[in-house]
Amino acid sequence: MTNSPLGRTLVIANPAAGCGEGERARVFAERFLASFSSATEGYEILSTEGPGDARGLARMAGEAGFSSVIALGGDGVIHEVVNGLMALRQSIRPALGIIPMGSGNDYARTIGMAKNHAEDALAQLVQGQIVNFEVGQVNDVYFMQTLSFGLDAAVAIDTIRRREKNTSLRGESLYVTSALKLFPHARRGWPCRAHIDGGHELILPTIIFTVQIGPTYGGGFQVCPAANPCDGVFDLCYNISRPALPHLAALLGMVRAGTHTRSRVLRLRQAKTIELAFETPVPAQVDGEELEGQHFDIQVIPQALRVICPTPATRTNRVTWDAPHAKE
Ligand SMILES: Nc1ncnc2c1ncn2[C@@H]1O[C@H](COP(=O)(O)OP(=O)(O)OP(=O)(O)O)[C@@H](O)[C@H]1O
Repeated sequence: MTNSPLGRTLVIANPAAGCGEGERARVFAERFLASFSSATEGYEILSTEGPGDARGLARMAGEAGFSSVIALGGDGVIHEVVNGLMALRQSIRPALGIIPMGSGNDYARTIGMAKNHAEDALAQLVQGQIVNFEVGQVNDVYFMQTLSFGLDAAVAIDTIRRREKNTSLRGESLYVTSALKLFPHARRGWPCRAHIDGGHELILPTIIFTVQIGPTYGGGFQVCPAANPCDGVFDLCYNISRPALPHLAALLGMVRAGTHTRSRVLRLRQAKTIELAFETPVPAQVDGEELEGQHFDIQVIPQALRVICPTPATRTNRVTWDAPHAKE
């Protein structure tokens, strides 16, 4: 355990994540860190009490000199922690670790972390390596995994609302039933004017417009299968024509497996900056959280965040990125 990259560590735990599994994971993390004193150079564990807390705690961790912050919970709490860390200047920004305990866990897939298994995730962290990952910015919000507009965002928002109503559906089945419900509303799309990397204006009949740092969204849908979080560019997937509804339904199934990439309806490309101006307010999600607006300025911030990742030997799934870019 002596090579642990954690240093002085603050764990920010969402006890409500994963339908309450977050609290069990917090208790386990407390026992684990108490038993393995060489894993950290001192630690604290704080629980969130509601939305927004994790952001403030992460910011406070940088100001208090912590070397790493571990977000324990789903992509929502990781998103909040990333926004707190990005509010700090880079010289005092702690490294980010995650103990993924959500229902989607897309950032865990990007990194190769164990999902909903605190013991395995902690073992990966203490043997981990630090890698510089990019962060996205849309208007004044930072994101670490996904930003999307249109049908897929409407589906993500619908799944959040249905989960808040205590539906027993989780993960993929929740996503698919929301998608089927919302398909008919997507017929017209959300037309927009787009400038990508400062290029000429595109008029798009947007049904989906996705900006990815890692490959997946929606709990494993491989919308940009090759997206690499270390390459300094976003991966985009957007429609350039309007498919008939049956074709749209088929595309959704193909996105699940990442086999949509040759569709003539879609365009996949990379970019560093994007400006989108929609004719009307558009459903939008950022890391699974709802985002409001009609005009969006989006940019990638390369190597913004030091992320504690599993080593190749301990990764839970294949990843799209290569060797570490930096280690401290
Ligand atoms: N103590 C708390 N009680 C209730 N909600 C909380 C609490 N702390 C944070 N939250 C909010 O819960 C939301 C969801 O949290 P999180 O993403 O961690 O779990 P999840 O929803 O189970 O996972 P996923 O995002 O992968 O679906 C976040 O938006 C967060 O602001």
